[in-house]
Amino acid sequence: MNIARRPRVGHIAFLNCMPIYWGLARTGALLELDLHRAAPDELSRLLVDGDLDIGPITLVEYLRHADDLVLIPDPAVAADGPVLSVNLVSRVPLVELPAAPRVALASHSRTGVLLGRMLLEDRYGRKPSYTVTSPDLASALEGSFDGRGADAAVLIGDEALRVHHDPQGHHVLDLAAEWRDWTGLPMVFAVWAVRRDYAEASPGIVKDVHLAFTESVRRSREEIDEVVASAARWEPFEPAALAEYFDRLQFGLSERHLAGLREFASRAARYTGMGPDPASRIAALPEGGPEFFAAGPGARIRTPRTPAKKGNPLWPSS
Ligand SMILES: C=C(O[C@@H]1C=C(C(=O)O)C=C[C@H]1O)C(=O)O
Repeated sequence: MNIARRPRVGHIAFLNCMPIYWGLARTGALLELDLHRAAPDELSRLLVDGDLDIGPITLVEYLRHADDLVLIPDPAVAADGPVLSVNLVSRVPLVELPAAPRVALASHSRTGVLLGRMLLEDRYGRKPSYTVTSPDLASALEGSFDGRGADAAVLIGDEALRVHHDPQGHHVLDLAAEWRDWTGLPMVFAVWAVRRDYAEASPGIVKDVHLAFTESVRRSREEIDEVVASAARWEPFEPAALAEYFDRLQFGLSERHLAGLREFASRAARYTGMGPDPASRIAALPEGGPEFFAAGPGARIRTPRTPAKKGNPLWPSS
């Protein structure tokens, strides 16, 4: 009897990942994977606990567990400027926020919410109090803080994109744009990681999965009008809005993205209280980190692909 099992691979249940997975169905690679679709916090936990082998992990959780993981250079979820879907949403403009605002943090976010904290505390000199809430606008702004409500909320994913397009009188600050203004660098929200033990036991499978994703993103780039049409059929966004969104998102790690990732990591090391464990800290990345998957002698995937010169620089060139 054949006891081989398919690699267990995560899939973030957000629109931003659609171009990453679209091509897997086109090429047939989808049938080779045991795909698990969930919110990013759940997928990060499954990978860290060893219940997934490969997949997306929010940057903060990767940094916390870098000892057990190695990265593949694409895909990734990043933006060099506005991302449209990681937002600080407030009742009044940022400059009018009180010195000690009440800020609600979406429960399924780890990286966007830490970015929001960094900006509020270190860039804008606020001393917020925080609470973790359900990741929708109404729960975050109205239902939080024992029903008193929040001054502002950090939202991510489809809900944040929805608020970007329909703010209903709220003020919306794009946190990836803020990060770029502040540091001059792109923001990396999620990376694709492999459990170190799995990479050592099954390097050939990891190589295949990496190639399948690279090919998938390439196909999506070629067939972007179809990706947009398919998403627009089921999602509450106009095709033009989706096309703009997929154009802003970046799906690979260039040297510039790694510089952004390292800058975020060094700033993040000063913070505690990420995720469910209030005492948790982010260790500094080791010198030369992050560490990339090595498929074996002579096949090290160490150097990230340089982004394509023409067109959208975020789609990895092949
Ligand atoms: C750009 C985004 O990045 C996401 C942000 C995450 C976080 O804040 O922890 C996790 C996964 C990413 O997909 C988004 O969700 O809009």
